[in-house]
Amino acid sequence: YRGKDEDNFSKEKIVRYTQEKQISACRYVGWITNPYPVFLPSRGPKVTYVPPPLPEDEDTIFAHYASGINFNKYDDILVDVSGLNPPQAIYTFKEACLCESLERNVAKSGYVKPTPVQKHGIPIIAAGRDIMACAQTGSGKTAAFLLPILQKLMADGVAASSFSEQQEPEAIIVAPTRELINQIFLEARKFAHGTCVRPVVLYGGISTGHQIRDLLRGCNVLCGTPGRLMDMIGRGKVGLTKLRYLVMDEADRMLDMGFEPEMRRLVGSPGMPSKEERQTLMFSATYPEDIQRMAGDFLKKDYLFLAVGVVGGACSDVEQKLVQVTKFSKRDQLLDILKNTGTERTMVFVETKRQADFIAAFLCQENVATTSIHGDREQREREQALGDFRSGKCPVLVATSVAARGLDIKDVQHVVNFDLPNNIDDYVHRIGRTGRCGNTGQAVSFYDPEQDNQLARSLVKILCSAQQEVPSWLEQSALGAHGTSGFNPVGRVFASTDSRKSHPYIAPSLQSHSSYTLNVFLFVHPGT
Ligand SMILES: Nc1ncnc2c1ncn2[C@@H]1O[C@H](COP(=O)(O)OP(=O)(O)OP(=O)(O)O)[C@@H](O)[C@H]1O
Repeated sequence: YRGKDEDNFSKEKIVRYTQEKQISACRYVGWITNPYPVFLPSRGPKVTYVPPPLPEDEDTIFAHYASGINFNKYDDILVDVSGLNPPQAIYTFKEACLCESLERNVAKSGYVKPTPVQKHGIPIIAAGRDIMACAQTGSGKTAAFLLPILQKLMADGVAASSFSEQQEPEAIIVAPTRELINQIFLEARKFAHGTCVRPVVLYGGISTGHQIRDLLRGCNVLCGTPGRLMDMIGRGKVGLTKLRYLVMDEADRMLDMGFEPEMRRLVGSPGMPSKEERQTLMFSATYPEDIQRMAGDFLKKDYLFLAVGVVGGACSDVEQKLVQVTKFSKRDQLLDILKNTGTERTMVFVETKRQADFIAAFLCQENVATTSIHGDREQREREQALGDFRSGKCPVLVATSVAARGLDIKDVQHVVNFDLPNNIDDYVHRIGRTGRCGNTGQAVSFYDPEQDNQLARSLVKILCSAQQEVPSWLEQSALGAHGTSGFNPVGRVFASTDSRKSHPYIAPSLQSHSSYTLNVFLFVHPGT
C-alpha cells in the first residue's frame, strides 16, 4: 500500500506509525477490508506557507527545453485505439483547429508537431468522448488533455467569473502529488496565457487562506491534489454543477488503494454531474488490468482506450542498466556513478524518507552538491529542493517515489534506483524522469538479489519490450524465481491491452469495429 506522498505502508507500519504519533498527525480509523487503511484528514499544525508569487514575464511562462533527436521516432510507435467509432487522428496542430491565442501559445511553447498521444487524444476529447490513454513517460500526455479542454472552453467563450464566494470550474484535474499538480497548473496557465480562461491550483502544505483567496478570484480549470480539493469542496468554496471535464492524470495511481476512496467521494459529491453528463479523461504510462477494470466505474461505457506503444512499457529513449549489488556496497557504487556523471543532473531514488535523508547527508559529506525531496519535508523545503535541482545549484536530487511520477525537469540525464521500488510500474515512472520528449537518458538500478528477486521477471519483460540488453544473471533470477513454465519475457509486447479485449462479451465488438493501427512497429527480443 502506498499512501499520500507516496510513502510505503504495511499494516504493521501503520499500527506503529499511529502509535508513535499518537494518532495526531494522521488519524487512522481502521481497515475496511484487509489491507485497506482509512485515514481521516490530518489535523496537524496550521500550515502558513505562502509560495512566492509566480513570474509574469513571457520568457519564464513559456520557458521550455528542446525536443530531442528521437522526437520523430515517436511516429514509429504502434498506436492502437479500441472502442466504437473513434475519430480520425490529426497530424498537425493546424488540424486541431485551435483558436488563435491557443495556437500562438502552443507555438511559443516550442511545439511544432503533435506527439502520437496528442494526435489521437486531442480529436477524441474534442469529439466529446471519454478516454483512457496510455503512452510512455515524457511523450506529451499533459498537452493531450489540456489543449482540447482549453480549446472548447475558449470556443464557448467561457470566462472566469469575477470574485464569488463559490467558484464553479468547468474542468477539474487531479494528480497524486503536490509538485506534479503544480506543474500541470503551470502548463495550463501557459496555454491559457492572454485568454479569459483562468486556471487555479490547490494542494496541501500551503496556507489554505492563501489558496482560498486565489480561488475566489475566479476559476475555470481547477488543478488539485485530492485531499485539498475535497477540503475546498467540503467548505463550499468549490461547486461542481458546471463541471464538464474531470481529468485524472496518473490515473492508475488515482484509482489504486491510496486514492480510490477519495476519487469515489469526489464523483459522489453533491452537484457532481454523473459520468453520462461529464467527460472523464484518464492518462498514465501504466495501467494494471485490475485498475483498468475499476476505471470503468468512472467512464462512460463507450470510452475509447488509446494505447501508444506497450501498455505499461518503459520509455525506449532511456538506456536501462541493472547492476547486481549487496546492500553494503550500494553507497560506494553510487559515489562511483556520481563521480562519472559530474554536474549532469541525476535523480537518486530510495525507498524510505529516512533513507533519503541519510543518503543526501552522506553525499553532502562527500562534497556532492545534493538536495532531497520526500513527504516529511515541509512544502517550502520541497519547493526549494526542486528549485535548486532545476537550476543546477544541486545537480543531485535524492527522492522517494514522491518524485517518481510526472515531473518534467530539464536536462535530467540520469536516474539511479539506489533501492528498487517494490512494483514494476513505479520503476517505469521513476526511470521516465529522464529520456523525455525525444531526448536520451540513462537509468542505473541497483539490484540486490536478497531484496529484489520478486521484481526479476517484470524487469526482464520491461527490458525486452524496450529493446534493452537483459543481463544473463537477471534472466536466471527470473527463471529461478518463477519457474520456467509460462514465462515468456516478450509476452504481450505486440498488442496493446485494453482490458475489455479479454472480456467475452465486449471483446468481439471492440475488435471488429474500431481497432486501428498506425505505423506498425514490431518489438523484437534482443538476440532473436
Ligand atoms: N508536441 C510537442 N512538441 C514539443 N514538446 C512537447 C510536445 N508535447 C509535449 N512536449 C514537452 O515534452 C515534455 C514532456 O511532456 P509531458 O510532461 O506532458 O509528458 P507525460 O507524457 O505527461 O510524461 P509522464 O508520463 O512522465 O507524466 C514537456 O516538457 C512538454 O512541454
